[in-house]
Amino acid sequence: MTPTRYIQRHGLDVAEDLAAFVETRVLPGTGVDADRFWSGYAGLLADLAAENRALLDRRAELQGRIDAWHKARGNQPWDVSAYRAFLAEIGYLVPEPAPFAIDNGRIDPEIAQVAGPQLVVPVSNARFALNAANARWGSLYDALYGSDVMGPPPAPGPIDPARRDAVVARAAQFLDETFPLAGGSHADVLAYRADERGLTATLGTSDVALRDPSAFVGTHVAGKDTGLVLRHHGLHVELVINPGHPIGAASASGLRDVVLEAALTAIQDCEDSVAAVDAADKVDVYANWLGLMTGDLTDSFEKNGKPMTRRLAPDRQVTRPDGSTLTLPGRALLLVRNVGHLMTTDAVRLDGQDTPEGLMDAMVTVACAIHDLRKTEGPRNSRAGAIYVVKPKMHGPDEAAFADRTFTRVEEILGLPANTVKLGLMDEERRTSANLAASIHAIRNRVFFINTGFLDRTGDEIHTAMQAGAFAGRDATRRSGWLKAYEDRNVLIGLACGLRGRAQIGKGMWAKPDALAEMLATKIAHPQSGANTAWVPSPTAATLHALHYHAVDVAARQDELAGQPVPDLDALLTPALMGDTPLPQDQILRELDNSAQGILGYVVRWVDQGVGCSKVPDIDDVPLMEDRATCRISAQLLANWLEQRLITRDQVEDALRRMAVKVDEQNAGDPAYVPMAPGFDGPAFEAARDLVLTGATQPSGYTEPALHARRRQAKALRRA
Ligand SMILES: CC(=O)SCCNC(=O)CCNC(=O)[C@H](O)C(C)(C)COP(=O)(O)OP(=O)(O)OC[C@H]1O[C@@H](n2cnc3c(N)ncnc32)[C@H](O)[C@@H]1OP(=O)(O)O
Ligand SMILES: O=CC(=O)O
Ligand SMILES: [Mg+2]
Repeated sequence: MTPTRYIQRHGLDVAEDLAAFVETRVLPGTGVDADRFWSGYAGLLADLAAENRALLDRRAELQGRIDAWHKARGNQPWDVSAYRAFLAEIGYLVPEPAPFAIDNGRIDPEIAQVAGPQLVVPVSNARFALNAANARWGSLYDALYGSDVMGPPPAPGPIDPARRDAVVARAAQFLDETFPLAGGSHADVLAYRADERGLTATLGTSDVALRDPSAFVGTHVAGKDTGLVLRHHGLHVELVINPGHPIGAASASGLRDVVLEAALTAIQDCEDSVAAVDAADKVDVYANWLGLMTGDLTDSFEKNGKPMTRRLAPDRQVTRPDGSTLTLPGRALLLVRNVGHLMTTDAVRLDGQDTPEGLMDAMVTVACAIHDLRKTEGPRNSRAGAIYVVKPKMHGPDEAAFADRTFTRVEEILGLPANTVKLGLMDEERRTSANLAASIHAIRNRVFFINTGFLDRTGDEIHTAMQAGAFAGRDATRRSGWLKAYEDRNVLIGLACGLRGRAQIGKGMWAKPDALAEMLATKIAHPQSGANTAWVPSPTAATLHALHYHAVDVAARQDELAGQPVPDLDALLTPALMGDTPLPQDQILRELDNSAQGILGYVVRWVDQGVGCSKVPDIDDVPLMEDRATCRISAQLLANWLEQRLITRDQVEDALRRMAVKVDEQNAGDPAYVPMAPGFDGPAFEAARDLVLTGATQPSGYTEPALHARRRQAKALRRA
């Protein structure tokens, strides 16, 4: 790793790359000069860095007391009342605030009004980041044809006519369900016609209108395509007519595609899906976010043997039946996920000490977004003039209040009106879930979402109860009562705090990126639960998940749920322990191998190649999305089993070595890959060992400290 060179700015030691990036690329055009930026940043650190540290100390103190409580109780039966009383006594549980409604100012409709998918993407990957922004619109034909929804994914090569016909029939079924004709089926339409009276379909010898004629919005012409734009539940759908196109030619109506408004919002992630460990990495991450905010980001690459350049998609101009023009956004509304309060960075140092990375993210990502707010021409990201920051891994209301104060300061420094920055609260640590209303209250003037990040939440579940006993395995932990209580409480508390019509109540990630038939069958549960958004890992998944928001009227569902009693804390606070029915030994060993494989498969790309999110096969060869949160779960489960003597250190070491051989085999086709076997002594393998063997004592069971240290080591080794 190149040693960081620093320059002085208002008492701060700032990495040269970062200073140059901020001063030459971020600030010009924002109305903020370098003096103001760095002096403000220095003041922010002087006032808030110690407070940040104190919040982390408080986490450690509470965890220490919880560990001691469990140890002192030994084998006594689980007593949730005693546990609750103890948590209240130590200040882990705080009093509920009096009833209140959030007041978050101007919010874009993609968040406040329309329910739809939320795509997440590592912002470090420009090709993916641009693709995510453009995933606002997705081809239903492509999503059905290319995924496993219509059977095993197709082999590359010419179109299979039988599969094509099945796709066309499935899309027609969606149209019949969503935009029924006054008579007949979309499958039998011979021609569609749009004029000043609306949309008509010809079936046989008669013309029929839509059953709800007001669903027709207008016409969008692009090249040889004529798009007939419809709207349902606030989401647009375009019937793309082009009889000259090979697919259009195969259908009497010339329908060549059904394009769905899909990723209404996309989170550009600086956190768990990226590997950014030093100033150079952080600048790369910030540069892509800056390009998305200026609108200039491009990426050139080769795809299917052809060079291509990807850039942000333009808006869509739709001509209404009365001749007026409607502009529909071409891109997802972009949100940026900052890192949490835990890590420090050496990119900015104060008094010889590293400083909180979250404070750097706050300053730099918000400064980048000023470019969007100041645009006078071209497409804007936020038409409401807001900047959307997702804040992860906060533990309870004090930490949320700290984030609120941080962004107030950032707004003052950068000359932004108060509460320009909106905050997305990841409900993914147990202290936040257990004090959710108070946490929302702490950011009530800027909260734009609450989201159940159930992956981190599962990791924190295990870590918090590390000394309570052995957890009942991965699936059992997910199936148990705490998870349902957590998910239900999140929706009902969100509704009680007035999020309906003002903010998102979001659900978590679909973590099997290739199992989209299963996603289509099951993820409808998210809108049915009253959530107006849920996470998807890819544009294809976004397009398919969009179908769920046509099938479910989320606003009506929220009306039904509002006022229902919130499940009480007992279920939330009862950990999924094995108790008197231990898992059979063969299952324990299988879970050990599975977790070891997942950790190694993820970590080896993180540490050796700097890839923060990967598709890694599990022990049954099902590809899973692995990021730092899923890695946290695997590491915490094994750490818990080690701590509770269900498995031994030798068994862990043995599993890691055997699975490293398997992971090496899985990556054999990657020329950049460095095998872990037979030495088992490289930084990637050591990172996996660290994660498991020190998992019980890592702060909140987070993976960041071990991963960052080993990635920095790998970079230094490469340089040496
Ligand atoms: C717990 C949490 O915090 S969850 C949030 C963090 N997780 C994420 O952000 C998941 C994001 N998803 C991803 O990173 C990827 O989809 C992975 C790693 C899961 C799979 O990646 P790959 O194996 O490369 O995907 P695959 O080969 O199937 O598809 C690649 C294509 O899909 C696109 N793609 C895949 N994921 C995304 C995405 N999230 N956004 C935009 N485009 C994407 C790529 O651009 C590429 O298309 P292109 O060739 O036209 O550029
Ligand atoms: O960030 C999301 C999660 O599930 O963790
Ligand atoms: Mg998370």
